[in-house]
Amino acid sequence: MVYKALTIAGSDSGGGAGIQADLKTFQELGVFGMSAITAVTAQNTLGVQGVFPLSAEAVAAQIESVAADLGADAVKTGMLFSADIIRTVAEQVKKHGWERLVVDPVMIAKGGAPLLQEEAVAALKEELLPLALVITPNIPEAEALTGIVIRTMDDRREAARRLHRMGARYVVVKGGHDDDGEETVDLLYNGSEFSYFKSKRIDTRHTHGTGCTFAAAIAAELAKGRHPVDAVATAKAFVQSAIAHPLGIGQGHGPTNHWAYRQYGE
Ligand SMILES: Nc1ncnc2c1ncn2[C@@H]1O[C@H](COP(=O)(O)OP(=O)(O)O)[C@@H](O)[C@H]1O
Ligand SMILES: Cc1ncc(COP(=O)(O)OP(=O)(O)O)c(N)n1
Repeated sequence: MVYKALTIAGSDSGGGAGIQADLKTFQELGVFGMSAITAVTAQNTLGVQGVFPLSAEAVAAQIESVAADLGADAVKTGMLFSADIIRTVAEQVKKHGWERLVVDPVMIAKGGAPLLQEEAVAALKEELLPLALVITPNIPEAEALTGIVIRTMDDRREAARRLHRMGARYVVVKGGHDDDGEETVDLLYNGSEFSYFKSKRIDTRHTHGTGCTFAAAIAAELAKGRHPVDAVATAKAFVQSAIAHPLGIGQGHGPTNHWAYRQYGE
């Protein structure tokens, strides 16, 4: 059995985030990866030097090509850039009946470059989020989507409840941006209870693409038919290993090591 996952996201020329991170992650987890590119970014470990969006028509055509022939066992979205692209992606997800959808609501790159137009946030909330099986905001993204200022774990839980009310069935509010303490804690809410995925916080600046990698690993595991909670557990272990065994390339925020989980395990 060949499991297939489709990523709908932006290209990162530096290879650490976006489509490139997603495809590497799919491959490492034994899933055949396919892509629909939403935007080309000129990007490296120092930052984003340019953003060149594709038309919504070009995005739809790529998705149609994949759906018409290969099909997808799970779909992941990343950088979607505009409201037009978001609406198109939502239409395509509904048209093809894709249930195992992971929405990583990418908004701003670590260096501060905007990867989603401000006016597209409403479309993300109204059109795409209700279709998501799993949504994976980091803390600033959860704040932008809910309007809650997140300082404590209680704030995070409240943001997760609101995101669940907006329609996402499993909400992961990631903890990478909460640099208090020795651990990073990703919180998962399924509409009735919370679970916590904890790991040792690694003191490093080489975390470029961690969010993409994490969400792609969830999508890969869902493609294999895993339960969302088990998919999140594997994704957390995968990203932890990728951060713990850095490649040491680039002059800025370096990429994570996508083959670490296979080579060294957790
Ligand atoms: N320094 C770190 N040590 C260990 N895990 C981390 C670290 N930074 C981020 N992570 C993990 O990487 C994933 C992405 O986290 P986060 O940084 O919150 O998202 P994003 O990359 O979207 O900003 C989460 O699973 C988080 O727990
Ligand atoms: C093309 C592209 N897509 C997404 C991101 C953001 O990736 P993320 O995993 O959140 O990592 P950082 O940018 O925060 O390092 C991106 N940079 N480029």
